[in-house]
Amino acid sequence: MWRRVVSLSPLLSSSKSRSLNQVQVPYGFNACQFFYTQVLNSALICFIFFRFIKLISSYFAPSSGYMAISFKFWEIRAEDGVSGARRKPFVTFVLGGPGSGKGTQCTRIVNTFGFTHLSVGDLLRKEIYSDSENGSMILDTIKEGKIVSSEVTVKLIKNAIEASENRRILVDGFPRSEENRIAYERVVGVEPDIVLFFDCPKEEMVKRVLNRNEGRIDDNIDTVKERLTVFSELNLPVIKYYSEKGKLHKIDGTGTEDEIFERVLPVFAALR
Ligand SMILES: Nc1ncnc2c1ncn2[C@@H]1O[C@H](COP(=O)(O)OP(=O)(O)O)[C@@H](O)[C@H]1O
Ligand SMILES: Nc1ccn([C@@H]2O[C@H](COP(=O)(O)OP(=O)(O)O)[C@@H](O)[C@H]2O)c(=O)n1
Ligand SMILES: [Mg+2]
Repeated sequence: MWRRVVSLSPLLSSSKSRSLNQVQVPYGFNACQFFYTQVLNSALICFIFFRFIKLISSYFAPSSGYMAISFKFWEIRAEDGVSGARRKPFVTFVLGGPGSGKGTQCTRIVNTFGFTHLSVGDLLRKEIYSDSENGSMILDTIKEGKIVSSEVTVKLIKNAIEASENRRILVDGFPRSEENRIAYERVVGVEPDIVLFFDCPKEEMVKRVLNRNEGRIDDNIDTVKERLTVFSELNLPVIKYYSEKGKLHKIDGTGTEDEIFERVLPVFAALR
């Protein structure tokens, strides 16, 4: 029995057990050696198995929510590992005109699929109130309904992604222009995994913004008109770009919040 086990496992045995193999092993029960080799073999098999799983998950996890959830254990190991390497996050850009429902639907995606929500508008507004050197420039730009320089915005997004423990991230309200998009790719070095676009008629967007009631300086008719012009001129080309790349999920943004979320669900469910 002992001989059979040893001779069947030359590849899996350690050098120690191989040297044991060369020694004349008597027939009969040698409990200590048997146990020693069995434990080593089992440990090696487990090690190889988990290395294999890890290898597979590292190939698929960046583009697959399912793998990211299933191999959460490995995901944590990858982030905290000796090399300190962090696994590439799964980034979803969320686009749409002002009032199209981006923030509202992001909250639901967070609650259902465990994403972290980075609202770029909120990051910029925080800068205004944190007395940063760019505060007054950001305030003026938002008031006018224009787009803040990518240099500022991309840095805020990059820092927020790096600070997040969560590897599933929604970037809401970005990129709003080709300049935004190109700057992000240059600085962060990767494209988003998917892009959601909430398509909503202008009149509906204006109605929602004017009823938003969050005390925002840009929720007034003049700024909204400008934002809609900026959206058509600068954001639509970005949407077209992602559509041509096959990354765009266009969602009908009309109807109730529940109805819209029903249309969002399959996008993320398909990733599981
Ligand atoms: N489907 C909807 N129908 C009516 N109002 C909505 C709907 N979705 C969102 N809203 C409301 O419209 C306003 C704008 O929504 P929000 O999510 O902030 O849009 P965005 O982030 O695209 O500007 C908010 O007051 C929100 O409560
Ligand atoms: N990528 C971005 C996002 C927002 N912003 C500024 O922030 C404002 C508010 O953005 P937001 O995403 O909170 O607005 P909503 O579309 O949610 O109404 C925009 O109108 C821009 O002035 C920007 O300059 N660049
Ligand atoms: Mg918003």
